[in-house]
Formats: sequence, structure tokens, C-alpha cells
Amino acid sequence: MATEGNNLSQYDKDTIPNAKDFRFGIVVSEWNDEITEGLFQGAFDAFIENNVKKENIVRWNVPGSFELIYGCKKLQESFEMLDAIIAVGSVIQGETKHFDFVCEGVTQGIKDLNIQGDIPVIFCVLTDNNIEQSRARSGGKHGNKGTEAAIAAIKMAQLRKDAKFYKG
Ligand SMILES: Nc1c(NC[C@H](O)[C@H](O)[C@H](O)CO)[nH]c(=O)[nH]c1=O
Ligand SMILES: CC(=O)[C@@H](O)COP(=O)(O)O
Repeated sequence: MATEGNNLSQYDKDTIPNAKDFRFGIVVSEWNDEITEGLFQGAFDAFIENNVKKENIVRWNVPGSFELIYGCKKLQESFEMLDAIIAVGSVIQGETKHFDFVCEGVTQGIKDLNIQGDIPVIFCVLTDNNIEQSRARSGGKHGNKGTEAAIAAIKMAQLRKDAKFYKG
């Protein structure tokens, strides 16, 4: 289902687990900060709307989306009490193939963190053809993928909690 024609910020609060005791990390890329700040705000606001305490949200910044891999890895290691982490980035096609390598590298790196680490890392990295697409997905006509990422983070935090319970 494409984003076009859908609003990423709409969700049914009744279907979201109780997040009041969860702790979250958000690692934010500084590249295209007009976009990443919008994504961060969407995620932060969604956490607050779902009863996450402000003091339970940790934010780290990194230079670019490729550094999200290392930043999220160090957050996993340094803040073992976190229940989930969101990686926030905005990659926009330029003149060269660099876009392809950054996008693939970040995708694979965050995938690896979910395999190797115990804290889920949510992929909130826009990979757009132009800034208009990015604006539309970070608080514009298509809503905010940051909101979508926060809801995913809450759901994965609950899944991780349930898994620990059943493991005994
Ligand atoms: N072009 C974009 C980049 N490029 C920078 C890389 O992410 C990385 O910081 C650099 O290669 C040094 O390791 N980053 C974005 O987040 N968005 C872009 O559009
Ligand atoms: C994703 C990128 O690194 C890209 O925006 C850089 O632009 P260019 O390919 O023109 O060097």
C-alpha cells in the first residue's frame, strides 16, 4: 500500500498498548534537518499522546543517515533500559549514485542492529526523490512517518516485553 492517498499519522488509540512505563531513544540525523526535525516532532508528539513521560525519551543527534547505524548501536549499548529506539533520517536523491549506497547501507545496518541487538530499532528513514516528497511525509499532506515510527516503537516495545514474560 503506497503512502499516496493515505495519511501516516492516523491511528486508533484503542489499538495501541499502554506506553506509560516505556522508555524510548530517538537518534536524529542532521542532514536535511528541515525534514528530520519534522519527523522527530511527529514521533515525540505521538509518544506524549500515548502517555510516554518526557523524561523517558532520550534524543541523540548524528551528522547523517549513514551515522544512524553507529549512533543506534551505541544507544543500545549505553542505555540498556530502553524499550525501543527510532532511527530518524532523510535521504534525498542527488546527482550521483551516492543516494543508493547511503540508503542501502542504512537499511542493512539498521536491519543488522535488530538481529544482533536486544532493543528494537525502528526504521524512520525517508528515501525520497525530491524534497517535496520528504515534506509531504514529515508533517505534510501524507502525514508524518515519525508518528508512524512512534506507534511501531510502542508496539515493538510491548512485543519485547511479552516475549521476556513468556521466556520466563
Ligand atoms: N546525501 C545525504 C546524506 N549523506 C551523508 C551520509 O549520510 C553520511 O553522513 C556521509 O556519507 C559521511 O559518512 N545523508 C543523509 O542523511 N541524507 C542525504 O540526503
Ligand atoms: C544522498 C546523497 O548523498 C546525495 O544527496 C548527495 O548528492 P549528490 O549525489 O549530488 O552528491
